[in-house]
Amino acid sequence: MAKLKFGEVEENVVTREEFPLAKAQEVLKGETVAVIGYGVQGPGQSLNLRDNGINVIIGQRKDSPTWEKAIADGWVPGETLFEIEEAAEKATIIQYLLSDAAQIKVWPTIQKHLTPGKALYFSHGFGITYKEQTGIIPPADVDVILVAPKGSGTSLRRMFVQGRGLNSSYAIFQDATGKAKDRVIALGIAVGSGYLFETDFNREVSSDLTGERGSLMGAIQGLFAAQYDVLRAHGHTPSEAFNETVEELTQSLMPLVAENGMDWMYANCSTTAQRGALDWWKPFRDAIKPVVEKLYDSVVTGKEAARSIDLNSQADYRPKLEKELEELRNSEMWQAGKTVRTLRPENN
Ligand SMILES: NC(=O)C1=CN([C@@H]2O[C@H](COP(=O)(O)OP(=O)(O)OC[C@H]3O[C@@H](n4cnc5c(N)ncnc54)[C@H](O)[C@@H]3O)[C@@H](O)[C@H]2O)C=CC1
Ligand SMILES: CC(=O)[C@](C)(O)C(=O)O
Ligand SMILES: [Mg+2]
Ligand SMILES: [Mg+2]
Repeated sequence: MAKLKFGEVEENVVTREEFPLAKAQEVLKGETVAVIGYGVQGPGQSLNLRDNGINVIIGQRKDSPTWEKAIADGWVPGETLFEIEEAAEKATIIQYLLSDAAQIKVWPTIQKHLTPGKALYFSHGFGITYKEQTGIIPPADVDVILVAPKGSGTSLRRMFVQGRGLNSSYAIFQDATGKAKDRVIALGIAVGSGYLFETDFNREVSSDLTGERGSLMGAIQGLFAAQYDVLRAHGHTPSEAFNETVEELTQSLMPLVAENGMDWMYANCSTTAQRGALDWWKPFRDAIKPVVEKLYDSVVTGKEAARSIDLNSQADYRPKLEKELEELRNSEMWQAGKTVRTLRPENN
């Protein structure tokens, strides 16, 4: 385990250099890994495991569109693709990658097959942390572990195919066999993580729910919408408002931030822009911080979990989510974005 300094704070990280794939294959040699669910993380993790030479099977509902997707990806019914219960029975390691709400419904089926010595793997601290709401309480004689890729399962797969790796956090909730640490790190490497950083289930879920509601997904759309609306209200055209709010950020400036940090991006802009950005980032921080505090409170008190469980366990949650996504897609800002994307030379 490498100790690395993040600012002044020292943390444990596991890299592929110190825990190479060959070691992961050795640890997982006798195991049957069942990936339960074939939504977003399921395909990413299972295809990477398969390409990395791990013995992996899929458990998925037969009457679902993703059963067909699994077949299209080369999983074979009766050989590597099974109904959820059959896969859970065959598994020595159960990777529970149903949606967090669906995990509650299917739990009795999984629980039945958690015989001593097996491992139960999550990619989110949700089910275990909010156990009063989820009822997910594993027996004491199984390992309970977590690898949470810090990004979409789609990116996990794409980056793996490109020879890159998405970073993931890992945690151990229960080590019943004495093998939990080897198992979790081996799985983390084998699902395609670039490196692994240590956490626990509680901290994983509270940071994750904050991040996705905040700067990663919720706050970013809120910031875009606020600025786009102000520019439009003052007579700017949709193309101008979209370019100055979104397109320039994703195409030109964020790649620079990703490459070498915010100061590097600033340094590659005009002194005029630097002056303004340095003056304005703090007022934005101060305005937004109370909202982030409110969000964090809503996460740690379990309100966000309750809302996800309530709304995402309704029979018609998919069409309802689709309707909300459609509203976003049909907003003027994202319709402008659609046209702007067609103008990128690489899309012609
Ligand atoms: N989407 C992502 O990229 C990320 C997800 N995670 C976590 O990974 C886990 C899996 O998430 P996703 O891949 O997004 O899941 P998802 O929402 O795509 O659903 C996965 C599967 O659940 C199945 N399913 C839904 N309701 C069901 C039911 N009642 N009975 C049986 N199967 C049902 C669906 O058929 C689908 O194959 C969650 O814990 C999530 O928080 C973590 C990091 C990123
Ligand atoms: C992609 C990811 O890590 C998220 C945003 O937390 C999620 O999909 O839950
Ligand atoms: Mg996340
Ligand atoms: Mg998340």
